[in-house]
Amino acid sequence: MTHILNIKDLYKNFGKETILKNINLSLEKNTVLSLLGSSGSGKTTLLKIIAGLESEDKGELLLNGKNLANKKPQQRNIVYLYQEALLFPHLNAFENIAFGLRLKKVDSKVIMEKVNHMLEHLDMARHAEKMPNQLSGGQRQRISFGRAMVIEPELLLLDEPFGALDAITRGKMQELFKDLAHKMHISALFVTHDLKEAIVMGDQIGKIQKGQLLQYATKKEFYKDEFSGVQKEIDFWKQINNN
Ligand SMILES: Nc1ncnc2c1ncn2[C@@H]1O[C@H](COP(=O)(O)OP(=O)(O)OP(=O)(O)O)[C@@H](O)[C@H]1O
Repeated sequence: MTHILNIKDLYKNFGKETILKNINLSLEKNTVLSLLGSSGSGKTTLLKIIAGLESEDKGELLLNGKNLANKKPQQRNIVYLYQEALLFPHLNAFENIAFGLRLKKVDSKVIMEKVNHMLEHLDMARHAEKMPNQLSGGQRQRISFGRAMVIEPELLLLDEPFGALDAITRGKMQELFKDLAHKMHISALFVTHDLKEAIVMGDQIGKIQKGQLLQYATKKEFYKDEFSGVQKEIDFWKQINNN
């Protein structure tokens, strides 16, 4: 089995507080792992450690079999995308998406094609010329999502990326992500508080609780765990149906 990401025996403390302990994780290629966990459980800390924005106290991280130790964030080919991700204020929507491709010195014709394609996907083509301060919050979020996806990173770390969107836009973004993840063979960790979103987005599901990570073998295993709340949800709808 080919793993894009392997984490072995990872620990992280902040002062006297143990945030993560004995974390082991394997993510197969072309797979999305949804990560659940209550507020403050360490989800963001784990993503930041993988991205190289925070350092681990102990443990090993391998991307495609290669050790990430001492690799700077920009050398990791990993993109970390969070809810309030900032766009470059002096670049319009098109150029914000194009930014990573320009850095990589991709041919300008190819950039044109890729960015226009992405803008279409995001339903943002007619806003391509707008500067970030002329876009709505949801539109900015879509552009930063496009900026992350267009460079086809080896691993995408998504930290509540659709959290601030209304239900309809959120649903559309979930579909778009699933579609692009499939087409572009994306591997991703997807942090969310939303049970349904975790189920829809993830090929697999994991949870962080008391500093430890549990990766469910199958989604069914997850549904069986009382933590998931799935049974409660089913009971709720059954009860409504019976009234
Ligand atoms: N730089 C820091 N210094 C000290 N403590 C920190 C730091 N960053 C995070 N923490 C603490 O680590 C714990 C985990 O935080 P983290 O942001 O990883 O949680 P989370 O699971 O992403 O939460 P949420 O769902 O609320 O976003 C929290 O108790 C937080 O206060």
